Amino acid sequence: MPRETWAKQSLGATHRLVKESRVLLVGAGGIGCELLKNLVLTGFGEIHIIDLDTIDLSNLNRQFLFRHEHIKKPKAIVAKEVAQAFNKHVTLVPYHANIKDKQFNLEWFSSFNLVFNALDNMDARKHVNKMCLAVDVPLIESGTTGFRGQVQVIKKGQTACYDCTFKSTPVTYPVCTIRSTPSQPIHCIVWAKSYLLPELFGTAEDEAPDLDTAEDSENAKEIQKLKEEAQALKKIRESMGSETFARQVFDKVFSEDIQRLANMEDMWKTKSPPQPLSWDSLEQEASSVPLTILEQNQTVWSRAENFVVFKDSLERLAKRLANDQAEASKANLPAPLITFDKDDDDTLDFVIASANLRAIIFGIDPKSKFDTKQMAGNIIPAIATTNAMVAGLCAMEAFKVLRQDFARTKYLWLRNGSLSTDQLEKPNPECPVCNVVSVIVHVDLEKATLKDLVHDILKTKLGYGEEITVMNDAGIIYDPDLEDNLERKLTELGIDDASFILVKDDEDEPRVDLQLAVLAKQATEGQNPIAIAEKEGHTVELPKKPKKDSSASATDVPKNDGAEASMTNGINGTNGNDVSVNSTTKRKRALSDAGESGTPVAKKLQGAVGPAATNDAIVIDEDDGTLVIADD
Ligand SMILES: Nc1ncnc2c1ncn2[C@@H]1O[C@H](COP(=O)(O)OP(=O)(O)OP(=O)(O)O)[C@@H](O)[C@H]1O
Ligand SMILES: [Zn+2]
Repeated sequence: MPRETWAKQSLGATHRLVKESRVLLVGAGGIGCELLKNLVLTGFGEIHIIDLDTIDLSNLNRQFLFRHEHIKKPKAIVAKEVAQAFNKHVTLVPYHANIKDKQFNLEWFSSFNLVFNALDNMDARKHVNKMCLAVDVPLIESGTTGFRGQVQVIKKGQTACYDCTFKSTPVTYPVCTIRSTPSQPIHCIVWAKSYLLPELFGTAEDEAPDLDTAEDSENAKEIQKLKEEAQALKKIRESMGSETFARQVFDKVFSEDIQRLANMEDMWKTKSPPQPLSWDSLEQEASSVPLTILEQNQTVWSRAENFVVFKDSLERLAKRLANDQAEASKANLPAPLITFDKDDDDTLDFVIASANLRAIIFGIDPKSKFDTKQMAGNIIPAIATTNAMVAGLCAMEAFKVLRQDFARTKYLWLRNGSLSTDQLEKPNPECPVCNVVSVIVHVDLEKATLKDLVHDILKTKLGYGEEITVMNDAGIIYDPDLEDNLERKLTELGIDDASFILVKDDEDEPRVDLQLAVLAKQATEGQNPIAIAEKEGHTVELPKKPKKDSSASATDVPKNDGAEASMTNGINGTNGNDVSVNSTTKRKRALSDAGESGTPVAKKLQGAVGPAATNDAIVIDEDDGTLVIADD
């Protein structure tokens, strides 16, 4: 029996919508591969897949479309080839590219019925969110972190968008904590990874991203001292390859620098000072430690074992750098560097051993290889089954979206092994991205000037007064005191196809903000170089901003606005801590609510699922005789 028969039976009338749909999948990684498989097997008519990356060995444990022979090949292309074999009736269009590339403009986005985000970073997520809102294409946003996952449907004007809730930025550590007063294993790991390794084998510390070296730091003097220390380390780097190299590094960072710190008595009034290590005594202690210790992943190495790994990994890295440099100079290429990679054993071993020796010095618990790898790579392990469940939920939500049944779309999250659902939030009235009037403007980029925009479109056509501010991503390009730009072409001001321009009304009773989404289009002879792309029968309406209502109740605040919101490739942020779930505001929707959107009320299928029929996840029977799984 052809596969389509099952899909038809399960989906009933929705199957036709699925078959005729044109959808975009952004990201072909952990969730993306699973989701592509689901979409292809269900028979989504045309699926465009975009991913900028190539396949890595570390992807193979969970991105099941990829095999060993695909390593280094573009994810999108391989995903297409492999998934096509599941169902030859669907059209798959791959792009090995960045979703932010200009070619993926508003017109292109507007050609889809639905977009799926299966991304791992906030920047790309925000971009897709904005593009989908601008062309009013529904977006299904998803993410996982370890055993946790979320799915959120975003529909302009009806639900909260990705930017309606606060997203925390990645954790950084003050440089003095890392370099002088560590108190947790992560501080030692960041020191080894972002300071010691780059100082010896990579780029300068100022470029290390985990360190906060902001000028206004309170400890400017201490930072100056640390800079001098770094200079001394640079000198030692020059003796790389010599027999004494390892000892010089060791003596410097585990003995002399520590002694200097320990002598600063003020620092150690409330805690024990660090204890320097001695090379000679550790050499003695380590005389019988075999190198097979490297295979011990889960146990925490002793200080002698860490010493052995420190020396061995330092030697490996030094040899490697020397070889790479010799090759590069033969080929007249710039001198190569070694950077941390969790999957590169040389760098990982060096970071583990160095971090642990430092932890011992400061009386902090050392960590096993397994734990250090997780922490150093900022990795919360990606779990294949979580990705698979989230991808399944995305497909379930997609059916409702294609039916335009937004009232029944859900906010779904997996946590502690259970699936919970909630109604989607309404758009946040304070959201800078979706609480705007969004209008597409056709712009002839060869001709259009800022004056065409300000005078012809904003003032003449849309009736703005003098007090307006016009901005793009780079900042303000026009206000009443900044008229110099008026004669300049928009392209000279950084405006291009798919750029966004924000117009703020600064009059006493201002209108809501206006967002112009640029769609490049050549103007014909005699036509204005900028024109509003009005839908037939629609004119742009710019209501006044509502006056702030101080009596707004707590229930008006969207959920997930807490600073704790964060996920690695999750939808709430980037730093892999906790998923923000405001469980007190969640309401589990009862099955009896299911028909409230006007769709036929489902009947339970007698005896179909045994005891589960009394619970929430059940099989129900729709009026047209087809079976659907209810996720209510
Ligand atoms: N701007 C972008 N344009 C296109 N694809 C993107 C963009 N940003 C991220 N991606 C893709 O989104 C996917 C996210 O997948 P996932 O979270 O599984 O990450 P991964 O890189 O495959 O795995 P890991 O980071 O755990 O090694 C990746 O394949 C990544 O290349
Ligand atoms: Zn919003």
